[in-house]
Amino acid sequence: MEEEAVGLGHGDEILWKSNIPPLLLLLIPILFSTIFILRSHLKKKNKPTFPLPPGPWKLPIIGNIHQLAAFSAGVPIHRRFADLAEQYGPIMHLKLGETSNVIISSPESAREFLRTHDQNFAARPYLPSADIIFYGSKDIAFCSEGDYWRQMRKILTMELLTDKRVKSFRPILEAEASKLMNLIGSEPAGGVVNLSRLLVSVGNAMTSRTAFGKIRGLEGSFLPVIHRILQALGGFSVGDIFPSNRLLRLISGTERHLKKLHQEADVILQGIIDEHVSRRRNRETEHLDKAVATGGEEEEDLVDVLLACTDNHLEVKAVILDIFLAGGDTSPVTVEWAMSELMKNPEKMNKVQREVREMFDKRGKVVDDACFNELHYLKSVVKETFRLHPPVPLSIPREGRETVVINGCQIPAKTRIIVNSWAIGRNSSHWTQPDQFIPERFLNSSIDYKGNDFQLIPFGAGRRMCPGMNYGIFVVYLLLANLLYHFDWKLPNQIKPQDLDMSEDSGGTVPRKNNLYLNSIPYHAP
Ligand code: HEM
Repeated sequence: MEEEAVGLGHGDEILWKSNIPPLLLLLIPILFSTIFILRSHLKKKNKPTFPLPPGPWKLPIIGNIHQLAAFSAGVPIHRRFADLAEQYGPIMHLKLGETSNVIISSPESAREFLRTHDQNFAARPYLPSADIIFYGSKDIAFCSEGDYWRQMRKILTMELLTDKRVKSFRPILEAEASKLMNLIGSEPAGGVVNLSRLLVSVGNAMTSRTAFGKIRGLEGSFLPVIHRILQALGGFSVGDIFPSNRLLRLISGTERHLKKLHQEADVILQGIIDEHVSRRRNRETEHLDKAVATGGEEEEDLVDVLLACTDNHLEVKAVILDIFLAGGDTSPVTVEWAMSELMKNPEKMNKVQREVREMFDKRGKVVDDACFNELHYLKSVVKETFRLHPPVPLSIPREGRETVVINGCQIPAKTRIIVNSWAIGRNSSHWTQPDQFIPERFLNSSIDYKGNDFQLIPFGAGRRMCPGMNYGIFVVYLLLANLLYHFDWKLPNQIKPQDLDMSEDSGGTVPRKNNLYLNSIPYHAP
């Protein structure tokens, strides 16, 4: 066979002169394509096909929505998922609108998804509602996995929420905790306080001060918007389960509502950034002199730190929204549940108060955070509260990048993965008397909530695990230790402990359905 290049044509084109007949030349690609198609067909035939995970029967278009809606009137969605998982298993498939979802309800399956296949499931699905609120998913919690997420998460973990930074916020957090104790202490002895409301407001004050520093007046403007955004993002909105159908979002009014909320938040956040930028400029001018005089560092808030990391104001605003939405009420809600369980179980209340009081009575009658680590029973109370009442019972959904087979089931690419940490915490194969509040179960156990023990994962696990854990947990200990040290608590109106209502609300973060009202009797006046 003889072939020769005969020269260069137009541009870089090379013309070949060949002795092979033209018909044969045409047949070669056809032959190759046929072999390729046959081979892939045979491969598919030989490859075992795996079913989707089991799940309830589905209706066209809406899938399983009717099973959730019809039976769940008044039942929080994590409980409804847990009921269905009893029937269909810990890896359960649900079609919600046009989205395919897998609900994880056991420690073993959580380990498979969040550890063995963590990389594959590290992405977040596209949620139109989060996209509108977070400047095109420019935040950390809802942006998909990739360079942007890696870079922003690094800023959060290496700059914003390090142990050192959390320590630097301690005076602010302690001051807010003291203010709360003084407020409760100013009630006449035995006065009834709405502890739920007070906890939410101290949580917001703590987040505002660590994020924005000394900017005042946000309680009246920003926090109500945050509250409305939380309500709009919690649960499964029509827009998010039919993400490709914009018409539905328009007709249902959800898009207009979310855009309005986004604009309200944006105006306030931009104002805060402008103020920080101008303060920074002034500080830089002043600093030249000050630095020489003091050689000291100035107190920075989270917006300062973010502005030093990026000039992109959209990114700063999206991350600040994350901090408020993901971190604002999770700690207060944990304390609210811990106090509720302790009120329901007076002997546990006595035990934990004894421990806390013995410790701080010796330490000048002040709650000193340096000893939190030595309060073993308090730590067990917090773990037991996370087990029974994880504040975020359904994790933020993840999305599979590639199709994988887990436990003999096929999990197609793009499936949304939702981990039900509430069901996992009450799994009867791992916990004895799973519905009872028994902090003692943690006293001689190494099980922790840090993402390695899959039977207790209130902060998630794997690459998308909560980066705010250190901050969140510090706030929980600080508030709980103060409440337990400074006051004795009684249920009002002669409610008996066993009759205390423990109904849960619904939403992304799940607090009590009804506020917790308690009588406070000072033990050691704050
Ligand atoms: C008791 C307190 C808290 C609890 C129980 C909690 C729980 C969670 C959970 C369950 C997730 C989802 C993890 C996953 O997808 O596997 C999460 C994510 C997240 N949390 Fe928290 N959180 C708390 C406090 C905080 C605080 C204080 C902040 C910030 C100051 C924060 C910021 C975030 C962010 C940014 C994400 C998204 C991480 C990512 O997608 O890479 N959280 N949190």
